[in-house]
Amino acid sequence: MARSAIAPAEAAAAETARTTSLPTPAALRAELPISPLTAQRIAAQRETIRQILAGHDDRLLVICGPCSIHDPEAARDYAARLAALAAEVGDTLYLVMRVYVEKPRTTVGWKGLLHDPDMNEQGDLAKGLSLSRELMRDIADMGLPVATELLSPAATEYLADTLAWAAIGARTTESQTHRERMSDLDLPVGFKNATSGDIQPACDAMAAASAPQCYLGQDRTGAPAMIRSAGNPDTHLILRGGTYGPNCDREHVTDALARLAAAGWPERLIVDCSHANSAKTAARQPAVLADLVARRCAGEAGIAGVMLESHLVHGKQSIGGAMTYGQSVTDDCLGFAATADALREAAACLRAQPVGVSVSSEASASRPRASS
Ligand SMILES: O=C[C@H](O)[C@H](O)COP(=O)(O)O
Ligand SMILES: C=C(OP(=O)(O)O)C(=O)O
Repeated sequence: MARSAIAPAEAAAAETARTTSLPTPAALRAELPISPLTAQRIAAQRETIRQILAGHDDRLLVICGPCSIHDPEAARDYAARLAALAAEVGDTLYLVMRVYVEKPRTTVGWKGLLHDPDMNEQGDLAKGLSLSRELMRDIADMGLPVATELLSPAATEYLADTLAWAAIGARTTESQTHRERMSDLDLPVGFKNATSGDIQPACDAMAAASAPQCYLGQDRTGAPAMIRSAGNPDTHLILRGGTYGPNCDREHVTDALARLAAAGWPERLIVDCSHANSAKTAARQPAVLADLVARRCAGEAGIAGVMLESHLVHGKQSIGGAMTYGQSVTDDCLGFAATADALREAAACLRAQPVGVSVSSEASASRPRASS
């Protein structure tokens, strides 16, 4: 039967089966509010990251945590350990936790806690949005800065007030809708180079997201709205390697910094030690990190930050059956003990370097505290 011949009742039933209403961002924010103290801390964390990216705070930004969150309890456990480590290495490293609740897929696959929290391929966005916001809020309450990849533009409003930093991933960096959405955020946003390794789409994204935009979006009630954004001045580049291999070596970093300078951007960037910079093999990440830190100590001042994929337990596992607590269900992750060793070594290397730019008082006031 032609689609136009479907009876109205059948069409209505089909539409009901196709769509499930969700709480609005405003409703979820009201149900899971951010306390005034945490909101103040998040504002300070964003400012610290801006200072690091501008080179006014000489700590190394470290965005580190699971490739994806699938078990909020394991994520809280990881956060408690990372917060303790942050206090230990906070003189040289500024630790931010990856709380990645959405996963971009090359084709298909599990799309993350926010989409399918029960990992049964049924999807439950109401539960996923609520669990995701609650987890981010709880980690922010611990004083640990929260980072995520903002994958679904419609999800941003549910989560953005919990975040200290956000990424746009390699698969969406060229997307106009993502660039528009980022232009309306008051937080630092990193754009990754394309999966091919091409950095131009990310440089273009920085320019687009830093410009004021007028775009089709939703207001906090979820209603369609024309949004006029101010433009986000805190965009930056992330090198994650690509199809033809890593781009974390001196030549690629120097070339990327020169391209940033030519476009009028500060010569500062973040390097992802994972993904194509470690051939998706977690055990390689400490060597990539050690090399970057040694080079920074030797004068490569453009390396403002690094990213690591790390979980409680080394490796990765398939979804289903008896699952290992604290192990990734997406990319291979470094275990926590090896992560802590690698970060302690990085901190020691940076401590040994002659004192450079001093930490601003505003930034030092916002250093993460383990449990206050
Ligand atoms: O970071 C995680 C993955 O690399 C990314 O989500 C792509 O995963 P996929 O190629 O397995 O779909
Ligand atoms: C998907 C990710 O990275 P990329 O966009 O670089 O593949 C990620 O960091 O989880």
